[in-house]
Amino acid sequence: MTIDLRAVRERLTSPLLSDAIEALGGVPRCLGHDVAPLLPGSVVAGWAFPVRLERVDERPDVPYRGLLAALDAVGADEVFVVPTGRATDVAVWGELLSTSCQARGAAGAVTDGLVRDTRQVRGLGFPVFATGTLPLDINGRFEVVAHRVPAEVDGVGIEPGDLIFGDSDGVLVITAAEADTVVADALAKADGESRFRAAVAGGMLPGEAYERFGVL
Ligand SMILES: O=C([O-])CC(=O)C(=O)O
Ligand SMILES: [Mg+2]
Repeated sequence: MTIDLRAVRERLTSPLLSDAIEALGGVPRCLGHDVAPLLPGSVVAGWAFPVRLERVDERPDVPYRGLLAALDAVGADEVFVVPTGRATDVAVWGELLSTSCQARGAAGAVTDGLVRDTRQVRGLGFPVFATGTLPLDINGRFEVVAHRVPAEVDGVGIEPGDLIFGDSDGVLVITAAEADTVVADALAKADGESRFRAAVAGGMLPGEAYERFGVL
């Protein structure tokens, strides 16, 4: 099966995916609960494009070199992942980065750190997930030293090409190997939940609906 990301964005939620992973005997791999969408209600779904950051304590002679190389390289349906080790002294994302990614068809950006230009980013409708905001620029604080490389965010290992799914309930990382099955099962659970929802809204007792449709 090839994953239809549009269907994933429209029909799935992080709880549906989490339940599908657990039903398969897996352990959902979730970023910290405070990694949240800048624009409430936005959804990110796409293939992980993690970068690696290194701390610097002064402005380099050539600013933004690795960051610009990563922005040039990101592709359609990729999710730009910025692991900061929970840095709270710098914004690692903003409006121009969002515009660059959006123009290249990227699916969104996810970081355990902070972002800026929030009003403009919200206006773009580009899904950005972060833990907070700060006006301070990345230049002179972090350098991007590699892109499309394995990363770790909040103890969750992320390989390039893993499926990243985030919504207002949280951000999940699903390995490329398990993504097909998990998405298919989550879509099936979405159908079951629709039947449960319609039945109880129409007056069926929840106990009977659970017996019939087997989901909650
Ligand atoms: O310059 C940065 O690192 C972030 C920023 O302000 C933007 O993307 O507009
Ligand atoms: Mg800016």
